[in-house]
Amino acid sequence: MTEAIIDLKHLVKKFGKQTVLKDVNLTVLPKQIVGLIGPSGAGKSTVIKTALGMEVADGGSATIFGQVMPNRELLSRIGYMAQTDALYDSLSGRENLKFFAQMKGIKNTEIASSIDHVSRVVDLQDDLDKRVSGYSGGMMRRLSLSIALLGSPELLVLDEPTVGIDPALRRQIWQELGRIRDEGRSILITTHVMDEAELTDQVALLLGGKVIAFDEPVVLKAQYQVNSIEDVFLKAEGELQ
Ligand SMILES: Nc1ncnc2c1ncn2[C@@H]1O[C@H](COP(=O)(O)OP(=O)(O)OP(=O)(O)O)[C@@H](O)[C@H]1O
Repeated sequence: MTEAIIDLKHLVKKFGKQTVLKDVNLTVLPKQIVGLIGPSGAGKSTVIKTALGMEVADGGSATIFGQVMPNRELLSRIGYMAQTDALYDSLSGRENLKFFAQMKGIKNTEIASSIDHVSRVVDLQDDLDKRVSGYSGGMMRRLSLSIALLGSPELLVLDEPTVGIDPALRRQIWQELGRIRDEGRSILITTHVMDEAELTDQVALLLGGKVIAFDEPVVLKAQYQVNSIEDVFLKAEGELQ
């Protein structure tokens, strides 16, 4: 059996009296893009944070590369992009990238070419020497995404990476994600854009604290007898109410 890169089993997470995750099962295999979709507040970010060990689970298990997170050594193998940007405002985009490249242990001789590559993916190469405090929200998202891509991590965990990004660039970013997958790396991505969910290898639909459907987009569409993942989402949501 192929060893899972991310393996969530019967995951439970509560905040006070609110049980956000009741029983979440999800696997990300090598060379897979897995999309996590669900209504706002369903707990997508919570799934990610619990998997990464940033939140402590109240039940079940979460492993990445077969180990319980957080694990400092494993962090260098993971590119994580959070929903809120953690950037240094007073530094330029290039200085931010350089700082994170050093943190990730990228060799000094490779830093400039790495920065060049990841900034091109998000079309930020002409704005790299501006201060981040002058960036738009979309530019900050793009910089955050480029930071996650630094060092070619084996696993990318991306929480809504394309919010505020225009369609042409979104397409370019998805081409890069496809290339990353084809190289044998894995991606877990949350999105509100249903067209993007169509581009994943597997879609997990999070509703009512559980992953209620998890399969290839084409299989889910057949199962729900609809033509788009958006309709799968709407139909599943309707059935649950
Ligand atoms: N640290 C926290 N303390 C208390 N409640 C929290 C915390 N983090 C998340 N929640 C609650 O858990 C629920 C799920 O939040 P989460 O951010 O995981 O949803 P989401 O599916 O990612 O939403 P969105 O699509 O809007 O980003 C929400 O009701 C939220 O208020």
